Amino acid sequence: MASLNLISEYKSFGGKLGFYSHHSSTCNGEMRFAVYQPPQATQKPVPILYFLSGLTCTEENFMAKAGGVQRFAAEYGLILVAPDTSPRNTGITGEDDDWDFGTGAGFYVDATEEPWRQHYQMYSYVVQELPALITANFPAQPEKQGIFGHSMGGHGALVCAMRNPELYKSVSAFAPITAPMRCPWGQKAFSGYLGNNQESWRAYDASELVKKVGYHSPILIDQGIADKFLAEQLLPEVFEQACADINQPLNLRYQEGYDHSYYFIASFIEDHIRHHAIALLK
Ligand SMILES: N[C@@H](CCC(=O)N[C@@H](CS)C(=O)NCC(=O)O)C(=O)O
Repeated sequence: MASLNLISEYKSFGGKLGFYSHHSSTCNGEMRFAVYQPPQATQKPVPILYFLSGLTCTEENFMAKAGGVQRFAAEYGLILVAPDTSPRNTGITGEDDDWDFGTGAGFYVDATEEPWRQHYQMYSYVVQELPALITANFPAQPEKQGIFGHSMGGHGALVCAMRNPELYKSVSAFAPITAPMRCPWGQKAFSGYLGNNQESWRAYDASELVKKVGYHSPILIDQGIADKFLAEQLLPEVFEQACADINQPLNLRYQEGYDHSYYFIASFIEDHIRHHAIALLK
């Protein structure tokens, strides 16, 4: 397995926050991620909680802007892992042209279309390569993983968890894109990465997936009512209906006055960490 390159490291709430780069065989180039190791990890292996960020983000946004999330990871004894949102500097023509496609917008899918498929394999990266790296390099309990995310990353978390219920004991999301096949962001990304055959899109659409496979545990979602992307892009009501159709337990909380920003995430991060800790520390 390729070695990790430590870019920077900070002590935080008694634990350690590190930023890393490595050669990814899945994405065929350099990838970056951040890892917070709680103080407990110096004594014993601990559970792992993955956070997938939204459009335009890097591996840093969550660690810097989620309201001191390290405090709660330290309290419960969880490793936090935040990958970047796409490959970068791949040399693909046009990769930096749009903020909602290409760089910073990998959508957590395995691209099948040229020219993206050589590098944009974010689904396999998040589900397979990254967890293998974390287990090999950090005091982690690989059988205890949870996953959550924001917006595009909320979509990614729901999809990764529902497609791999044995790998993820818990899932939650902030303002997720819940029905990407029906919204402009999702349609643009899926046609670019997956092509025009919409049958191949279903495996990456939370509202389609949940009807097919469900999930073994209650799903927690927080959604701000003042989020400017709510009505056109996020469509939580579609996911809510799909969950209701199959009796999937869903705790969808509409939060009055909150927008799409990290100030919203920071306001409810403690509840999400607790949601995962309950499942992971059993
Ligand atoms: N660039 C977009 C907004 C992109 C956006 O809101 N990104 C969210 C995720 S979907 C985010 O977390 N941005 C980074 C940040 O706030 O730190 C716009 O102009 O409307």
